[in-house]
Amino acid sequence: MKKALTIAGSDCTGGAGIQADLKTFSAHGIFGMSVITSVVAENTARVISYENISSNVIKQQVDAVFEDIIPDVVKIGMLSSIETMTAVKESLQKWAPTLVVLDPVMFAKNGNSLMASDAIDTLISEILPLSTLITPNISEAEKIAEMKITNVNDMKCAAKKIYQFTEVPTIIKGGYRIIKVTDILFDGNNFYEFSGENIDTKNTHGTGCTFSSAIASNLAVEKPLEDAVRDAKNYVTTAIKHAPSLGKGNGPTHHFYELYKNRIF
Ligand SMILES: Nc1ncnc2c1ncn2[C@@H]1O[C@H](COP(=O)(O)OP(=O)(O)OP(=O)(O)O)[C@@H](O)[C@H]1O
Ligand SMILES: Cc1ncc(CO)c(N)n1
Repeated sequence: MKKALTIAGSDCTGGAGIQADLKTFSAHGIFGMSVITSVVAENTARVISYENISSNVIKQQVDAVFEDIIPDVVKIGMLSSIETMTAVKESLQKWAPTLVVLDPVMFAKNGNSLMASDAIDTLISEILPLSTLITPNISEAEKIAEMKITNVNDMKCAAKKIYQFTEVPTIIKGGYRIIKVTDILFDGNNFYEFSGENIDTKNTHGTGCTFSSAIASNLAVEKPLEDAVRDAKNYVTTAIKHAPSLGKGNGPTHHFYELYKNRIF
């Protein structure tokens, strides 16, 4: 059985963060493990507060995982402070995982901030270069590439710009934003466009976490990058389409639709 580790924040309502990551790994038949960076009191409508786990405990969690069960892939989500990023950087340098999918989480779907504004430079200089794939949404890509994105050409330009200073393939998620559901991957040589069905729904809490964990799961079973992204895109589209409609805001998706679609409850 392949193994995946998520290093991310905890969403107590279960739709995003480590909870979404672990559900996604499980739905792909991957053994999931988690290092919690921050405990977030959040729901589908708002972020109430969050508290970061200390650098020591983050590093010890990573040590505990790697000295015992070496993951085939690492997925990184919420890193909210410079201290957290430094701890994760040191852990990555110590254990040198071969596959690292980085979702540079800055905001929740409802717009609440999950990353301190002074941490962006550290994210760019210390964490991005240690990744094998970066998965920003439009607003995250705008901040990292320092440019405005209003169309697919801008997405391509930003993905290339991020590649130029990191040498890391980047997929920019169009999401529900200006470009609807077109995601653009630049792998250093070519652009790949992934378009999916545009689902008219507010149930998109944790779609970014789900998408990046699905890519990580597919990379863990050695799918080539383009196939890993295409299959992840299909997975997240299905999860959004069959969302259980929970909560008062942007509800969570259905991570296990394919597994349970024929089951009569
Ligand atoms: N309404 C939708 N219909 C179909 N696909 C969608 C929709 N919204 C998002 N997606 C897809 O979900 C994936 C995740 O993109 P999204 O832009 O939502 O990430 P995100 O903003 O990082 O999410 P979050 O921060 O809530 O975890 C992308 O492949 C995107 O195209
Ligand atoms: C813990 C956590 N990570 C990531 C996101 C982004 O979806 C969220 N809402 N919560």
